[in-house]
Amino acid sequence: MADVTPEQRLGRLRSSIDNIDAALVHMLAERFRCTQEVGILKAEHEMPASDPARESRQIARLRSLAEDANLDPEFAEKWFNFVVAEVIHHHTEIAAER
Ligand SMILES: O=C(O)C(=O)C[C@]1(C(=O)O)C=C[C@@H](O)C=C1
Repeated sequence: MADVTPEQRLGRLRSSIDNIDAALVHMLAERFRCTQEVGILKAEHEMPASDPARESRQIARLRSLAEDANLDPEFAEKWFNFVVAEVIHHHTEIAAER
């Protein structure tokens, strides 16, 4: 790789980062599409917006996956809680609109 300049290496790495960011956006959009349906189902059947027991199981699973993948489990949990807070906000709005 002696003929590759630092600028070229940076450009290649940034290109991969851009692909990964695009994949993350698409995966998040898909997740929110699913949770939108969950929100409608829950509102239709007067089920609570949040399910703390389910969240505990998800967090335990994600922390274990993060450890195996060499990702900080604290970060994985923070990311999950951030996403779920938004989902619960959406669920609450859907229920209020009915
Ligand atoms: O599985 C559910 O019951 C959901 O509403 C989805 C979800 C999630 O985003 O994963 C969100 C809120 C709940 O507290 C648990 C999980």
